[in-house]
Amino acid sequence: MLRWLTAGESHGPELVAILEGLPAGVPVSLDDIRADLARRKLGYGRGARMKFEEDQLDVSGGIRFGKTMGSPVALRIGNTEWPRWVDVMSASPVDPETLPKGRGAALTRPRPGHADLVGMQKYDFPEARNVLERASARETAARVALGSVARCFLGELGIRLVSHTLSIGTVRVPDGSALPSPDDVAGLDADPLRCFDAATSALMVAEVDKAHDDGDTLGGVVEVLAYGLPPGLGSYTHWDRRLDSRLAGALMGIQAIKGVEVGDGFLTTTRRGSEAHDELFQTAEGITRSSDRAGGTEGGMSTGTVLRVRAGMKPIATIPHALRTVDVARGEAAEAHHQRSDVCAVPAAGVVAEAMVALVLADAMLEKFGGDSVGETRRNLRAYLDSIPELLTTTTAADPELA
Ligand SMILES: Cc1cc2nc3c(=O)[nH]c(=O)nc-3n(C[C@H](O)[C@H](O)[C@H](O)COP(=O)(O)O)c2cc1C
Ligand SMILES: C=C(O[C@@H]1CC(C(=O)O)=C[C@@H](OP(=O)(O)O)[C@H]1O)C(=O)O
Repeated sequence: MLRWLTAGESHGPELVAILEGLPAGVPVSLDDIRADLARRKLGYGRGARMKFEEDQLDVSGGIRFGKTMGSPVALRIGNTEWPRWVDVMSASPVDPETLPKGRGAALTRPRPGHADLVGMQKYDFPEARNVLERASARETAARVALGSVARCFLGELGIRLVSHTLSIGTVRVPDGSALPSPDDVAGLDADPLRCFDAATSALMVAEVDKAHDDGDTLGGVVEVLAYGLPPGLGSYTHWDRRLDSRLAGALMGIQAIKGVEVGDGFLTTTRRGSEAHDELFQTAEGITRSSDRAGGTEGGMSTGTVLRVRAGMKPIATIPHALRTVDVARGEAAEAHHQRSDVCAVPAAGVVAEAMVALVLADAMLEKFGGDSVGETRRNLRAYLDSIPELLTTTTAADPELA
């Protein structure tokens, strides 16, 4: 079993992340984790902070000489802005009169769509600073770092991931467009919106520019693909063992994600049964599916074809053209507070979604194959694949020729 935990505030000294349960001997390169952290900052439409935030990575434990030790992996990511927030985020009591005017001001005009108001009600805070500090998606840097380590483990077992942007606002990649493979990651990261379709990407840039000019914000949809999974991860035997349920929970756990689809998702609900599923055909290489509408799961288990999941992000709640709210210090109508924010963070959400999928898949692999060393996990995986009877063997890719 794999467990992970993060701590830290958006403007605190650092984020802390722990991953417990990974086998020993997984090669982990700190440069790869740094590269994933840098990928999370990409994307046209992100706010000012992403230009100077450096994501200073340190390892506190669990990795030695470039390999996991089997002990908990503990990572720290320093916040570059900390020196400016030392007083406002001090762990020791501070005289409120001495706090800087802007950063130290009480946030009493909660933003509709952010965690501000309910957080104040729930935790008994008179203003929203404590709420937004932890609700902020700054925390996703810690998850991306952990996801990066999980990917190192998956890579040792032949599993590779890629994510891409499917839509920004109303601009959407045409249905039936080619899917990216893990070899396309560098090209995707070089695209302003991490979109695999160049013509759509240009339209997305224009959409972000328009929202920015209007003082508005945008959401969108990202898709994560995982290649190389064996059949049989997760289980139909109980709701919380289903792989699709675990993936959906992990994706919905990302700030601002409001919908998840597996495979063709809601589109499948509009099809007749005869057009909705992936028929099976015998070939010389084994049983092949004619299509991949299901997105790589059946009965809450991986099928062994490409896993395909989507996450829909709502538009950013901190809007320059501020929304109407109530000043809770005075009980009067007001405009929601706004200092700076992203116009659109959908490309970053794609990188975070990859990390969450990697963590869930690493957990599911360990659940099925175990192993205190990665060599043991690999042997167990090989033995399982070899044990599947020839007549039940499936190919890994769908064959549209058979449709
Ligand atoms: C990568 C990423 C960046 C985000 N950036 C911002 C931002 O700059 N401003 C903002 O108000 N919300 C931003 N959000 C969304 C908020 O964190 C989120 O809306 C808030 O925590 C409330 O949670 P909810 O939307 O799930 O209800 C971002 C989310 C992600 C995933
Ligand atoms: C800091 C990050 O994202 C932040 C997420 C966020 C929010 O409300 O979720 C609000 C903004 O924070 P700030 O007000 O400090 O600029 C974003 O910059 C990050 O992704 O590293």
